[in-house]
Formats: sequence, structure tokens, C-alpha cells
Amino acid sequence: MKDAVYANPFESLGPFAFNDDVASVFPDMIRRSVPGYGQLVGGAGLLAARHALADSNLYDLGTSLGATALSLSRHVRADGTRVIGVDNSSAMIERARGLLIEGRTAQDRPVDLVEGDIRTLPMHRASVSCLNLTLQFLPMGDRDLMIKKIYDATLPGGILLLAEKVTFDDADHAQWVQEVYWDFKRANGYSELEIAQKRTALENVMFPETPGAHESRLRAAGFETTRVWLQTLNFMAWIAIK
Ligand SMILES: Nc1ncnc2c1ncn2[C@@H]1O[C@H](C[S@+](CC[C@H]([NH3+])C(=O)[O-])CC(=O)[O-])[C@@H](O)[C@H]1O
Ligand SMILES: O=C(O)C(=O)Cc1ccccc1
Repeated sequence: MKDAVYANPFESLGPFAFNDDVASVFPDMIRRSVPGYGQLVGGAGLLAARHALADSNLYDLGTSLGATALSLSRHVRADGTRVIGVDNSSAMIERARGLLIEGRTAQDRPVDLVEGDIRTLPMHRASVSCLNLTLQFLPMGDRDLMIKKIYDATLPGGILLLAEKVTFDDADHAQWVQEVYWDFKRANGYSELEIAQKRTALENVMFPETPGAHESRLRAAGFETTRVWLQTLNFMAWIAIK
């Protein structure tokens, strides 16, 4: 279904929320709003397949409709692995359950979907954890602990796949990237009104950081190797290896 959440003028624009209106158009919204989204999801499966360890858990934190969880489930072949997709939006998890039943085949790794907050989720024996565009929605003060918690739950040799919308320290570069990003949205059929209303709605909900801030946090948590594996405009993805 086509995303028209911000197509008409709002009298009073509330904060962006992952409610049923958003969940029902989410595949179209994310495809038209995140350059490189298809590569991000497909690539997560390939990287997970390479780094997954036998008898371990693969976490997709902020799974939305389960796209990344399904990609992990499809690509990973290591024995004794299961995928755990977690989201605190009941609208997302409900729809993800239906999509997963349709999408998973018998050869794929099993997937559990959990409705809950990733900050309080018990995690253990992780070999792959994905934060695909999710950390940016946590309050700034919760982010260090979240990454540390993932690090502590990760087996030696395991990985964290982090993808985020980013901003840049250099004001000119930040402005240029922002404008090209709006060009991308226009080219994907979003109107000026849609772009402006969504931007306002996201203002106190989503807080992008610089690449340097993410890399420092990953290192501070203990991840020794952190590498960028994908960047499209202002969307970046890292692999961090324990
Ligand atoms: N504290 C939290 N606990 C659990 N879930 C949360 C929390 N905060 C936000 N979320 C959830 O994180 C998801 C972020 S979307 C991820 C896309 C997906 N990874 C994809 O690869 O398609 C990214 C985007 O829409 O830009 C939403 O479903 C929120 O409900
Ligand atoms: O649309 C934006 O501005 C984004 O940063 C991407 C996005 C995609 C889906 C939900 C929220 C944000």
C-alpha cells in the first residue's frame, strides 16, 4: 500500500509514531525514504551468514515488519541458530507475524517475534545482532548502555550490524547531503508538504548522530574492529566484530 501518511495538511501535527497507519504502509514508506534500503536488508543476511556461530541467537532489534529478521533467517545456515525479532510497536509485530508466516520456508532458520523494548530485552549467546535504523529512535542517554548490553551478550567472534541515518560535523557538507536527500524523496514521489510534515513529526523522535559518534561508542563498548560496509547519502551501515 502506498504511503500517504503526510499527504494532507495536518491541523496539529503530532510526533511520529510507529502506529497502525505507519505499519500498514511501512514497506513503501521505508523503500521510498531510505536510499539503499534493499541493499541494507539483503547485505545484513549475507554478513550474518558469514559470521553466525553455531548454537547462538541472531537478534533483529527494532524489527518493524521483520524484513531483516527474514533476511537473516533465509541466508544463515549455521546449526542451532534462531532469529529473534523484537519491536515495541504492537502494530508492527502483529503485521510481522502474518508476513513471516507467508515469507519463511522450511529451510530457513526459525524466527521468534517478541513485542517488547530492546532496552530491557534479556539477551544471551548472540552471534549476530542487528540495529537496522533503530538506535536513532532511542533517547541519547540510553544509547551507550544499549550498545554495551549487546557487546556483553555477544560471543567472541560475533558481530553487531548497525545502520543509521547520520549527520555530519561540517555544516556545509551536512546541508548538501540533506538537500540531496530531499531530492531523493521528491524523485520517489513525495510532495514538499509530505517532506516538510514528516520532518517536523520526526524532530523530537529521531536523533541522528555523526559517524564519529557511532564509531566512538562502538569502540568504547569494546568492539575492536568497526568497518563501514555500506553508505548511501546520509545512511551508513557498520559491522562491528567482537
Ligand atoms: N525501544 C524500542 N524497543 C523496541 N523497538 C523499538 C524501540 N524504539 C523504536 N523501536 C522500533 O524500531 C523500528 C525502527 S524502523 C526499523 C526498520 C527495520 N529494522 C527494517 O530493517 O525494516 C526504522 C525506521 O522506520 O526508520 C520501529 O519499528 C520501532 O517501533
Ligand atoms: O523519512 C525520513 O526522514 C527518514 O529518516 C527515514 C524514515 C523511514 C521510516 C520511518 C521514519 C523515518
